[in-house]
Amino acid sequence: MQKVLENIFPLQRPLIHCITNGITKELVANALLYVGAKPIMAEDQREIESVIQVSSALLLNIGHLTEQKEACIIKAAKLANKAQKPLVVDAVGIVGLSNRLALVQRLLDIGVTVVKGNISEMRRLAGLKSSAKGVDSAKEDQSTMELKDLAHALRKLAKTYPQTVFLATGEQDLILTDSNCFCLKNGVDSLELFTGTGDVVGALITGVLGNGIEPLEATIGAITYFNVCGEKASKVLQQGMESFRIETCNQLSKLYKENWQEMLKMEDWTNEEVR
Ligand SMILES: Nc1ncnc2c1ncn2[C@@H]1O[C@H](COP(=O)(O)OP(=O)(O)O)[C@@H](O)[C@H]1O
Ligand SMILES: Cc1ncsc1CCOP(=O)(O)O
Ligand SMILES: [Mg+2]
Repeated sequence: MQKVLENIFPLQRPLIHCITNGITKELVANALLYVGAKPIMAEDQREIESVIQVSSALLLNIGHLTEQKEACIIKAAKLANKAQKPLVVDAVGIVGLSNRLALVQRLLDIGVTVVKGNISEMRRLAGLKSSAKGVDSAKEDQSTMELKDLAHALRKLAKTYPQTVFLATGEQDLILTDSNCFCLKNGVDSLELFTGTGDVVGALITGVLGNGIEPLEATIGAITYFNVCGEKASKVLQQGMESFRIETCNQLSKLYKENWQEMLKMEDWTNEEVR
């Protein structure tokens, strides 16, 4: 797997169409630029068809919704499938909001290349209880036992949607397809402590997909690259969280010059027994 990750970054300027939330939009756009992609944030119904035609991949992040935006997201998903463009869905905030859960389920039925969320969000998608509130994960959802339950439940979902990769992020990240399950262990706790880290991961996955990399490798490569950026940035933590955020972003534009893929910490849980 390390060999595959070796040359993923920098990207070769794929145009990435982002329909995302206003809270982290600027961070997402810059993160894509830092790794060699070209973001375009466009969500007006009149223009999305033209943008999808010229883009390499589409990110749908449901962090901030209106009825109009939801209609645009559904239209964009259908158009991306018709144009055979990779499509990433970030299931932000589905734990306590049934309208958002229903939207992600509808998008899965339309066709999604990678669906992601934090562990609490992905528990909700998989039909498991979650005690999270808002858009952050609950610690209680992240024990090894709970992770194994989530892996089992997402594996079932992956069999229903064999063309989709499922990613649950947290202290440990789970990546599920209909035939594989991987547990990734890179990153640092502070990556939970500034807004937009999950959104950036979704954008990086979309950028790598837009560069023509297969979905499983794109998902593993993007989240590992981002998490190693966080590991490198932890050297400035004593200066405060804003310095950590800035340094994490600095690393996005520099890390590809190093052998970052050698830092990959990944376990194959494909044949793990589930309780
Ligand atoms: N405690 C942690 N230790 C290491 N990495 C973490 C931790 N929490 C989150 N991450 C990493 O930070 C990124 C965002 O994950 P998460 O915080 O779960 O998403 P969200 O921001 O959507 O809630 C992911 O790359 C994840 O691997
Ligand atoms: C705070 C907030 N509220 C709606 S979207 C958003 C940003 C969430 O970003 P992430 O999921 O990457 O933490
Ligand atoms: Mg998130």
